[in-house]
Amino acid sequence: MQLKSQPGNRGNILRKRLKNGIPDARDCGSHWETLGGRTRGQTNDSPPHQDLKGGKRAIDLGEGSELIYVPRFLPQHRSWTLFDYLNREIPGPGPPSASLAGLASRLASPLPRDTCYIADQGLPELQYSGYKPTAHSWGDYPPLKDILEAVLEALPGSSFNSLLLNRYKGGSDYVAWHSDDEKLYGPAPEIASVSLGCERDFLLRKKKPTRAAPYGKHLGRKKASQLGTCNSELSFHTKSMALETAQENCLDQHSLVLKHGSLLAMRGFTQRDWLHSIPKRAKAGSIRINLTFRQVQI
Ligand SMILES: O=C(O)CCC(=O)C(=O)O
Ligand SMILES: [Fe+2]
Repeated sequence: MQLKSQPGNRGNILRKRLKNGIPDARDCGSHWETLGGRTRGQTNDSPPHQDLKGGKRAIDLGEGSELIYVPRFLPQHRSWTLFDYLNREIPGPGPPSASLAGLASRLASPLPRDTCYIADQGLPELQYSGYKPTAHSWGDYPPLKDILEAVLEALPGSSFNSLLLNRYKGGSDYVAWHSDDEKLYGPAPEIASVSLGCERDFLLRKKKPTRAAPYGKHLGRKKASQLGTCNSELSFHTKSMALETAQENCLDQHSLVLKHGSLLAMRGFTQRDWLHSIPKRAKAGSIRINLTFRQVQI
């Protein structure tokens, strides 16, 4: 199954619609909007998908990369209970209006969102975006162990021994283009991501093969940002680079709205061949908590 090709005038449309140099996800590539378990606004160039049992959808990105999306993974009530628990219990400054101590902690954080790392004991240390999070134990947050079990039940055959939690306090918190291709996850890691609270756009775009790295050996998160081809979390992306990068990547870009209580798994070569991001969204006014389950290789 292959993606259909994109119309040739996308670059011009994109140029017109660029606001402040930042492209809108909906101007480029395909956009899937799932509402109540049904796909709305699916374009001809959406990647092929297959509806599986239990409301699961398998989305084929081609060349061995695949997504599994379960819009109603957790019942609404359970999702809100978990959201409230995590929003209260996880460390970090919390909502922007919180305390002075919170503000200080926010200023000290190198990332444009709050994060919390939970892992089995004895795993190799995680380091990403120049940041080395301290690992908490599952026992510190017992409801997360229950969610891990539910994820494993929804994704038979998968295994996860760690969790990176992200709290987006509003529309200006984001995660920049990256792939979770750190060596400690192995060559074809599966990442399972549970979303709670405010809906946000999840963007995917195919990595470009480079002369230095022939097809199949692409730039990872660190190298891409060093070379300026990818938006680093800690540095600015100039307008011209944003325009150039958006046009070049228009051919293979998709977006998905991640619903409250949904589960998204990235599988196969998705981390090797694709980048993903949660861009800033002025209209995303409330908090979103995201749990990404990962398997650190031992
Ligand atoms: O918040 C999300 O949905 C994605 C987070 C992510 O990509 C990450 O933590 O690596
Ligand atoms: Fe990621």
